[in-house]
Formats: sequence, structure tokens, C-alpha cells
Amino acid sequence: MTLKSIRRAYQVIKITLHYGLDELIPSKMTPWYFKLLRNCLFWIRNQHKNKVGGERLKLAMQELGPVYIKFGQMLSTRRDLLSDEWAEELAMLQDRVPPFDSAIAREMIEAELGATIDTYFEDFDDTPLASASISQVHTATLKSNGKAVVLKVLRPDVEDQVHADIQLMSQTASFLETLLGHGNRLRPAEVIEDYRTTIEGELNLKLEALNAIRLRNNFLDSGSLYIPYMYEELCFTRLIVMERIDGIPVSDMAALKAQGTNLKKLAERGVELFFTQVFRDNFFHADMHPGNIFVSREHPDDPYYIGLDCGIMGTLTDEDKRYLAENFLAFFNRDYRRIAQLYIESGWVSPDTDIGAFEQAVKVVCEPMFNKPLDEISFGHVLLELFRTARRFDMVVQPQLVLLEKTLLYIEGLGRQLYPQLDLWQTAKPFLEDWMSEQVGPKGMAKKIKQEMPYWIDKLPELPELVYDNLKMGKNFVKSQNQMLARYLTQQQRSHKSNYLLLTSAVLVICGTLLFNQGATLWASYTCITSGTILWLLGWRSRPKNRKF
Ligand SMILES: Nc1ncnc2c1ncn2[C@@H]1O[C@H](COP(=O)(O)OP(=O)(O)OP(=O)(O)O)[C@@H](O)[C@H]1O
Repeated sequence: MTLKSIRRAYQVIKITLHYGLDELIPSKMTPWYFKLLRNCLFWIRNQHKNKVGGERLKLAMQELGPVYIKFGQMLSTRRDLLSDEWAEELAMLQDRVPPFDSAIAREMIEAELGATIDTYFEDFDDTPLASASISQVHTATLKSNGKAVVLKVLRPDVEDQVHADIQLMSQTASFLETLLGHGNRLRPAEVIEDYRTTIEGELNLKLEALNAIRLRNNFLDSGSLYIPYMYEELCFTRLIVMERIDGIPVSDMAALKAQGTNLKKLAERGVELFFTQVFRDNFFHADMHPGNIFVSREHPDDPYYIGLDCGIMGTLTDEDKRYLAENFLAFFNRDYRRIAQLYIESGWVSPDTDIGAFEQAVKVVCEPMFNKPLDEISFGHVLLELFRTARRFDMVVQPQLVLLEKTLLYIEGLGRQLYPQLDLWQTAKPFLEDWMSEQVGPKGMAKKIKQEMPYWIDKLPELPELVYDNLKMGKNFVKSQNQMLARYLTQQQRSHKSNYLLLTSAVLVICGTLLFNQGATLWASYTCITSGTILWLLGWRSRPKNRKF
């Protein structure tokens, strides 16, 4: 541990205690050494006693800085772990932070470009357009084509800060795990590991640019989503350059209404976009907070979305997609047994889960949802409740599914905010049904055969040899099984014989000794002991030599 990290640890402890976060751990779970340590730091008092737990945690994270703010934002999406009040409190964390000096930004940009800013850009604006926890955004004009662009550059030293803070968080999580017990529902170590993967991905802007290029190509002529063009030759780990977009922030309802945006279409498009990304492309934007989504100013009666910040993207395996789609369909058919089976078949919960109890638990949470009309049921909410239930049955966390659930909840919330009468079921159902029929119907079968045909054509010439080898192997297998059985029987016989001889020898030796002690005729006792010894030798010799057969 360096001096810097010790100082940081003290700062974290101080802020934690100022907000009385230690008091949130139930007293009976707090070990004596923890209480002792707390008393040693007696001068740091809880200064926010009048505030509730969730708010204290939010304020502490705000004060701890960007890494913790982002962590709080991520945690707010883990509604399978936190109660709704805590999650809502953390969702309010804002990561707009003061900008860093533009001279440093210039230095960093030039170091990445390997040239001066003037080589590529004119009108570089020293006042940042936006300044967030990980990066800062500046505007400029590209000399080569005169187009308006933005330069997104990482904050200085952000990598070191992130790594140091994450290390400290991991250590605290391991300590908490010991304190709360490894089977605890909160699973701190797992949550931090999940966060580490996310934030480390965000530190690589080149990766963000590559994600944006892929998403842009998927929706190039869609008329529903636009992703700004990335100038790939000017994209590096710490700097990316992209087309500057001009849209209305999706949360600005007044501006959307003022330009006469067709809100119904916009809301439906959001849900359609999500299902297309997941089920058609298997590549979805998983960081859809309001600062990253804009709406076009062009043709407001047929609006489209503009998406920024492709740092966090989600993908699902074909199996995950199938289980997910089947989960939704089983839910709408109220087939709770099927849901329980699907969780087991997919490996999300252990195969020895009590399926009856699991089915019952699923029913308890799902049934009340049908008190609402079908069109009001939220897919995100269904998934959230199912995950919460499955966690009680030790579901192994599937980070890709957590990302999906969080995005779905957000998209549905956004859709409802734009157009409260949005019929989620009617919008999403065609996607699920089409996808399912493509996967499991005759169409799916044909697709699979088409996909696997080249493999089988390649393997066909080997077929006769394979059949011959397998038949031969089968014959040899039966022969070796018979030999094994015969060996086993012989061993059993030998073992019985040996046990019988050893037992008889023991009886004879005991009898001989007793006769000798009682002063009976000597020859009788000698005969017993001698024959006992001979039988013991015979029994010992006839023991099965090798227990393997
Ligand atoms: N291509 C662009 N055109 C116009 N404005 C942009 C562009 N890219 C980013 N911005 C502005 O900069 C802000 C921050 O950008 P971005 O979300 O990519 O940064 P970030 O550091 O990843 O922030 P966070 O992780 O908090 O979302 C956006 O909300 C938007 O206002």
C-alpha cells in the first residue's frame, strides 16, 4: 500500500463515518474488532443523523467522487439487490463534475494525435461542451472536410484513480463478505467485480468508438436510430473524434412538444429499437440514461433517436435469447412451471433446485401483475421480479441479463413518459413471436439445417470410417464389459473365501488359547492354534490382490 492509497483509504473511511454508513450494518452482525476500530475513530461523528439510509449513501458517494458516483448509478440499477427506495435515491446521482483545465485537455489530445491540434482541427473551443466523470467533450471543426466534430478526451489520471478506488472497494467488499457471511444476498464481492468490468471498459475510448461504428452500421437506413459518424483514424484509447450532432435531449418534454414531435411514434420506436437490438442484432446499447439519448429536429412527425456514448454494450448468447423469449411467453401464458423449468434448463439456477417451491415463488410474484390490463404490464418489471425470486434460489448473477433488465426498465419508463398510453405488449409481442417462430418453428429448423449444411458436407467423406470405428469400438466395449464382470465375480469369490478362512482361523486361535489357559490337554490346544495359524495363512494368501477390476 502506498502513502497515497493510505491517505485515500482514510478519506473514504472519514466520509463513510461522517454519513454514518457504519450504522447501517445491523449491530448483531458487527464483530467486536469493528466496534473497537469505530470507537478509536471517536472524533469522526455521524453528522447526518436526521437523514434516511439511502440518502446518506447517495450523499457519501457524491462526496467520494466520480468512481463512487458511477458505482452508485450502477447500483441503482441492481433492483434485484436493493429496495426500491434505495435504488431511487441512488438513481439521482449526477455525474456532472467541474471541467478540468483546457490546457491539460489540449496536451492530452496532442499526445494522442501525435500532432498539434491545428494539424487536424480549426475553431477548437477551450470551453468544454460537457464535463463528466470519465471524460470531457470539446467542439471543433475538422480541417479536411469542414464538418463540425466533437473531441471526447479522458480526464487526466482517471485510470490511476479508478484502479486505486476499485482496489480499495474490492478489499472492502471482501471484508464485508466475511462480515455478512458468503451466502449473503448482497454479494458485495460479485457486485464490485461486475462494476470493475464495466468501468474498465469505459476507460478505453477506442472500444467505445468501435461499438459506435457497429451500432451505426446496424441502423444505417433504419430511420429510427442515428449514431454519429466516428473518425476512426482519429480515435485512440484516450481520445475519440466524432460527428457533432444537434438534437433535443429526450428528457426535454417541453422542447419535444414545442416542435410537434409525434410522441406516440417516438415511444413505440424506443421499444421496437430495444427488441431489434436484442433479438435481431444481439448487440444492444446498455447505457441509455437521458444524457445519452437525443431526438431528431428533422421531420418531427416521423422522429428518430440519436444515441451517444456506446461505452457499455450488451450481447446475449442464442441460448440466453431463447430462454428469455420463452420466459416472457410463459409468463403471459401464466405457465409458472415452465418458467421454473427454464431457469433450471438454462443453468441460471442449480439443477437441484426444488422446482415445486420455485414454481410457487414465481407464481406468488407474477400472479398479482395480472391485476393490471395486459398492455400495462412492463417486461422489465416482469424480468426484475423473476430475477429477485430466482436470487432467493441462489441464481448465479448473469451480468448480461442484468444489463438487459436495466435497459428494458429504462426504455419502458422512457416510453411511458413520452406517451403514457403506450401499449407495451402490442409493441413487443410481434418481435418475440417472430423470433420464436424463426428459432423453433419450421423456419428455424430450415435455418439451422442451412447453417450446418457446409459442416456436414465437409464431414460426409469421413462417415463410413467413423461408422466402422464406432461399430468396432462398440464390439470391443461389450467384450471389455464382459471381461470386467468376470473379473469382478472372481474377486468377489476370492474375497468371500478369504473372509471365511480368516474368521475360522480367529475362532480356532481363540479356542486354542482358552483351552491352554484352562489347563486342558496340550495337544488339543496346540492343534487348534496350529490349524488356526495355517487357515490364517491360507486366508491371507487368498485375499483379492487388486481391488480394481
Ligand atoms: N457527438 C456529440 N455531439 C454533440 N454533443 C455531444 C456528442 N457527444 C457527446 N456530447 C455531449 O457531451 C455529453 C457527455 O458525453 P458522453 O455521455 O459521451 O460522456 P461520458 O463521459 O461518457 O458521460 P457519461 O458516462 O456520464 O454518460 C453528452 O451528454 C452530450 O451533451
